[in-house]
Amino acid sequence: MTVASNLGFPRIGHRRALKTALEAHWAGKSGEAALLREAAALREAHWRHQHGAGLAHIPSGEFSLYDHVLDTATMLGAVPAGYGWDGGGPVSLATYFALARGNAEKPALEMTKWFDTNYHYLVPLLARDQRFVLTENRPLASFREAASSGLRTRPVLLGPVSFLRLAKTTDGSDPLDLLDALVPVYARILRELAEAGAVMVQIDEPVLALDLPARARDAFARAYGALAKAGPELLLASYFGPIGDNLPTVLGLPVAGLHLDLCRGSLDLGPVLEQARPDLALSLGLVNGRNIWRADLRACLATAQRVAEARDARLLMIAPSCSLLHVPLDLAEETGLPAELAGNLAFAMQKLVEIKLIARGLDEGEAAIAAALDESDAAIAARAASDSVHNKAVASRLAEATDAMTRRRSAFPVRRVAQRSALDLPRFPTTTIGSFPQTTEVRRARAAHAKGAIDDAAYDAAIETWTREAISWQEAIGLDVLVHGEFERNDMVQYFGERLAGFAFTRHGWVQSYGSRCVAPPIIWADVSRPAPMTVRWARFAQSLTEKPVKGMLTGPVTVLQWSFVREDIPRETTCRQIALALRDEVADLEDAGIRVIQIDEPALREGLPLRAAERDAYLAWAVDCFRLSASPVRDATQIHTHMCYADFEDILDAIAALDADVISIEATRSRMALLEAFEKRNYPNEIGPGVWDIHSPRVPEAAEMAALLERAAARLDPDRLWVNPDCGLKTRRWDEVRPALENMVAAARRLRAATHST
Ligand SMILES: Nc1nc2c(c(=O)[nH]1)N[C@@H](CNc1ccc(C(=O)N[C@@H](CCC(=O)N[C@@H](CCC(=O)N[C@@H](CCC(=O)O)C(=O)O)C(=O)O)C(=O)O)cc1)CN2
Ligand code: MET
Ligand SMILES: [Zn+2]
Repeated sequence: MTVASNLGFPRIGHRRALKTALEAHWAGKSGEAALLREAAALREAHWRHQHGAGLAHIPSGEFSLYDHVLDTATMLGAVPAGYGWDGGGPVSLATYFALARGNAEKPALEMTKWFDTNYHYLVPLLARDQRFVLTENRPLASFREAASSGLRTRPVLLGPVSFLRLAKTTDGSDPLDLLDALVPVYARILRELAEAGAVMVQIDEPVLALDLPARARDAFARAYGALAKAGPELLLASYFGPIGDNLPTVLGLPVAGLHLDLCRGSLDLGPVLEQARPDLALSLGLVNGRNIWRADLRACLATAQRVAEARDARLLMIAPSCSLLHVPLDLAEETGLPAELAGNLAFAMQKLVEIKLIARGLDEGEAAIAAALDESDAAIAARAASDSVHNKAVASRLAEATDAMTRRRSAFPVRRVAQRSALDLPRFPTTTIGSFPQTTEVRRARAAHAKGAIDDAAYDAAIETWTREAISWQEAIGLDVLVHGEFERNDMVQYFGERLAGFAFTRHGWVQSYGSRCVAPPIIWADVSRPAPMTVRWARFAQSLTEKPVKGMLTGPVTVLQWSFVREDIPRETTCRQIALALRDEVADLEDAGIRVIQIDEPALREGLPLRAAERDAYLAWAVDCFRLSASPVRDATQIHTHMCYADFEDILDAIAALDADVISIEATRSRMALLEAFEKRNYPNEIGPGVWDIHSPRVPEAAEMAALLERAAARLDPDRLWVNPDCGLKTRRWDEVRPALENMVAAARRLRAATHST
């Protein structure tokens, strides 16, 4: 029988139960036992759902209290000194959370994007002579836990090559040097799983979707040569893109099975059918784990049938393309979606049903699932023909967009002169990135407003109060370019999604971003346009309170695209251009409303970069073009800012320069300004605000620290082009951190002004 299977289930739980449990624990309101009980209850519920959906291979061990890469690191004893681990037994929960979130003595491990998703993992930090020990066989514990509930599961492990490729070493040496030390620990994990009765173990190696050096390919051969002997059958899973040129390596490995992402990596199927050993089991990732559209069941079944004809049909599995971590839990929770859209969607729970249907169709023939196939056909046909999806006005506006619309009126040096006289800023101007703390009070008001418990007038009055307080406080401490604080926004993308035509939004469509932090990505389902101004009301209000410039605050087109669920019937580029044109109108309206500085955030520009180098230039070309399309309608004297964070930017510096923003603020604190070397080398032409406060940590930096960072920056870059700001927005911080930190930041800027004088 064809195996209906899953690679990973969302962890956050119904209505973000895990978030609630974690945050209660961190706040000291519940102990470890309560947290662990809640986590176990979630796992059990998730296994039961999957069992109930008829899946034969149910994953275990992929659940995590914070992040699965951190789980792997702590399981392997890859715990740097100073976090309270004795080097022997299991890693305590306190140590685990200290690694994830930092504590009084130590900063958190670095956090970065999981491939091209909006999920963030903690980067394992390894010593050059790192020793690995099995602190606790986590997948085994999970496998047994499921077994005690009467459920047989398929354990999941992050593979050794991916683990090392995603890690960093303290001295910059290649983590792959540690492979031989690591493999024996993996072998033991697998042996113990086999002894406990695990038949097949899923071992994830998503780095196979990347360009790999020969050294990494050799590492696969070495590692899997040893691991294949450990006991259980190995299902090697790759996802997020084609395995492509890594296929010869993969097909030479002595593994029992191979999972293919047939949504993003469908190109692999032909070569695999031609070249794979006949006894290699194949897991067909047909149901998209990265998007929320319902599967085209007929097309999925046809692909499965094609494989079944070419291969031993007993060795086939039907699966999602990747773990379902990246989609919301349950469409049934959503009652407010447009009816014609809801029929086209599938969240994690619905995807399980699709997987089972495809497997059944393969085993029992089309007739057995005829009704489901008809329903799928009808939904797809209805969408293709829908008048709500296609908007002629949007199409013609896009067709008429010219190259000239992507250019400012004058070059930067000319604009700079105009902006200096218009804005009258001191040297080392100070500013913040946009948001101020989203306090419980702010969120409660929004929740009450959404429920109808308070009316528009009461909600607006509350936002006005917070904005007024924020403006007068910023004036009082002496910031130069102010922000309104973003109190009216739930999330920087969701907020715009809720105001643009072509978007739908969910009530409970949460997806984990990191730890307990979640996002509810809007769904772009139709052509995008802007029915009315989106931010002008609050920008105008804030500007009316002060003589100082208040920044208009927008999320850029690429970031809106990247952090939404996107259409698959038109290219991403086209959707991005539609968003860009809508934002262009917003930029023009802000300028008309008297806003002199407009920030267009693009923190996800780097995240959208294709995983394979060969596709990057094409992406960057349209991404830059879209930003410029949004940013360019304004006069020379109107200053355009952009902001980026959460990524390494070295490899896209040319594109960053090509944005031609007048000012860029960028995360730089953790790297101690190292990033600026790259800006210096490339002679980055415009103004820069390298962050001087790591806002991911509750620590309040001293003025002297920030001044020292600024001096480092001033040594690299023209001091006349430097701005002073935090690394990112302050929505996740508390006011009792923000107040002293920003006062210190202003003091740091003043010190630098006093110490240097204009040349
Ligand atoms: N989309 C997106 N991606 C991003 C970022 C980002 O800002 N946005 N930043 C980077 C890091 N990722 C982050 C992701 C999420 C959050 C974050 O703070 N998320 C919030 C939710 C944000 C939100 O939409 N909040 C809503 C809903 C708030 C809420 O939970 N309301 C309660 C009720 C509140 C109460 O009564 O107290 C409910 O509905 O149950 C609002 O403010 O309105 C959270 O998990 O806590 C921060 C950083 C990279 N990716
Ligand atoms: N303007 C946004 C903020 O301050 C930028 C955040 S980038 C993740 O929250
Ligand atoms: Zn940011």
